[in-house]
Amino acid sequence: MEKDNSYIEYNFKISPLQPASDILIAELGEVLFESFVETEDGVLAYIKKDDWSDDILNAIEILSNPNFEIDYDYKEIEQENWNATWEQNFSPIEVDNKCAVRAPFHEKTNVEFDIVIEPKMSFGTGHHETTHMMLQHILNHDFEGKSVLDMGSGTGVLAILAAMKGASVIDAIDIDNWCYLNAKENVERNNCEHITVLEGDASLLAGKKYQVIIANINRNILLEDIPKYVECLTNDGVLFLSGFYTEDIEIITAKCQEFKLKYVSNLERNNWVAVKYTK
Ligand SMILES: C[S@@+](CC[C@H](N)C(=O)[O-])C[C@H]1O[C@@H](n2cnc3c(N)ncnc32)[C@H](O)[C@@H]1O
Repeated sequence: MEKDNSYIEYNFKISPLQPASDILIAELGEVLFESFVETEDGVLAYIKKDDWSDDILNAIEILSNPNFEIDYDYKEIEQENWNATWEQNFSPIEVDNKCAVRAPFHEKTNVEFDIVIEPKMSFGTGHHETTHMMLQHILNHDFEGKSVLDMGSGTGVLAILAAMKGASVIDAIDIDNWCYLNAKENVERNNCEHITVLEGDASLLAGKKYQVIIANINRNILLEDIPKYVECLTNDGVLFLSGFYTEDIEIITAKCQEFKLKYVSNLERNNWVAVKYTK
């Protein structure tokens, strides 16, 4: 049978927005939702029609909690609507007056690093706290001539900034086929010829060496993969990790210390953190 390429768009209205919106995104991510757009009063969430199952209703049930008010409706859409969706919901962001992340339909900005992303259904527009903080870490680090791994690259936004800051070899790896295709497009769009985009996970790292590793994924994947990252970090290497909450710094740092990494510093935004470690 031919695959149906249409999507279902869920429009969630949530109050209070945090932490309910993060919890909802995490739950929906587990049941094959592919993309999320944070709106002023909630979240737009997208799932392929073919991937829909009753599990989704269970995921939404998670939020039937007296502390949250949640309301939603949904409609079927065709993939061609992506640009219109982003145009309505995606405004450019600026990080520390030095880096902008915008879509092709936005006007060019005057900041030093003007990144153009067509996110479609990948994570990494800079709007999320973790992406924002990782962009800040990259802005504050010297990438000139460095070899870099961006693990869980999403749209490729972090790899693109590293490339713009002079990194000489960059591997951007994502497990998700959609992200892989999208990062390839964005890398080309930003003329970053030193970036190689790969589809896969930490099993691709055997025998590789990097001076800087950036990984914005989530607590559990990081806990599992930190040993593999350390294995391919050079002796003067630096590791930036994000995708977890402040309360998880201890467990992530303990795992890093088990593999002889030293905690350097962390950034924090709305209870999310991005931590820097060295060998
Ligand atoms: C939070 S997003 C980060 C995207 C982008 N790097 C950013 O900072 O905005 C995490 C990404 O990690 C990818 N991912 C999840 N598990 C992974 C794994 N085991 N190995 C590689 N990528 C993974 C997801 O597909 C997703 O694109």
